[in-house]
Amino acid sequence: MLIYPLFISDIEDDETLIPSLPGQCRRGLNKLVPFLEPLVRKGLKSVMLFGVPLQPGTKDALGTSADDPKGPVMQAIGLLRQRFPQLFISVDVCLCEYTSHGHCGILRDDGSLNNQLSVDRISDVAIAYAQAGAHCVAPSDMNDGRIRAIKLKLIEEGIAHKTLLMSYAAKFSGCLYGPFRDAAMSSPSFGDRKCYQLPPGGRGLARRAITRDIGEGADIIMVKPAAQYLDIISDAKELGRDLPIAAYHVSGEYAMVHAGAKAGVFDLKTMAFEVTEGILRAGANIVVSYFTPDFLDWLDN
Ligand SMILES: NCc1[nH]cc(CCC(=O)O)c1CC(=O)O
Ligand SMILES: [Zn+2]
Ligand SMILES: [Zn+2]
Repeated sequence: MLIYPLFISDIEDDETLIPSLPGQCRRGLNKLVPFLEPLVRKGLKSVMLFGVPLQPGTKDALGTSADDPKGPVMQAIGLLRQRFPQLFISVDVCLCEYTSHGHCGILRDDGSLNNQLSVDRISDVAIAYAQAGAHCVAPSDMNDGRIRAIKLKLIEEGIAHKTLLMSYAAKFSGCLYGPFRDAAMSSPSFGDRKCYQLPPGGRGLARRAITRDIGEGADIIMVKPAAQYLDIISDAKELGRDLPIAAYHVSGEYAMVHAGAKAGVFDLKTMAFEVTEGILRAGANIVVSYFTPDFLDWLDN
């Protein structure tokens, strides 16, 4: 039930700790297998890949490098499929890591998202990941209509039967993605994501987005962040009664647990269990969590 997020950079020997995301690293392809080997041995079943282009000149207005066959994510999919045949590989699909402006799509001249161009591009990227061997593609961009576009292309390419489509359906804007953006170098260069992510008070909007994405062909519905949105997880469970529900315990939530423990407010492990159990109790079947390696140890004991 746990998915472990991994940041993969385009510097092969990279292994850089991310200060705002305690204990988590950005890694190049050469460091990936040695890092994962012991975790897979301990029972790691599933990962979620995020690409981090660091080489100069790899970002542009269209996010061209997102599906570069020589890029870190495309390469990592092949490598992990080959080295860990039992590992379930999901891949985050978005453009913000690859665009020069850091937004989750292609922009018009006025700086707003061009929905049609963005959806065309993002669905092409999703298909490239699926064809490279990803078991699951997870669009996190929030452009309207991308679930339908990806599903139709998967069907057209004849790979819909072997590719899960996990929608970040209810993704709220807020201040909990900061450490992730440090890790992925994906902060927008101007403005914010409030025009395409949901406002924290928007329960009705979240329910509509969930219903819409189920209708467009999502196989898994995700709610993100998790612990402040337990009502939304429970809504997703009700609206998507026949679908697995995922919740992303995001970077800022993880960092908060670490900060609280460090300040002596509570014990790290006890809180990691308490918050994750809360997320499961609300109705999640799947939790994307930076605590996954810790749980592999803790649950063993
Ligand atoms: N669209 C990119 C993306 N995919 C997952 C996360 C956040 C994950 C986390 O904070 O751990 C983000 C950041 C964002 O939307 O700015
Ligand atoms: Zn994005
Ligand atoms: Zn994303």
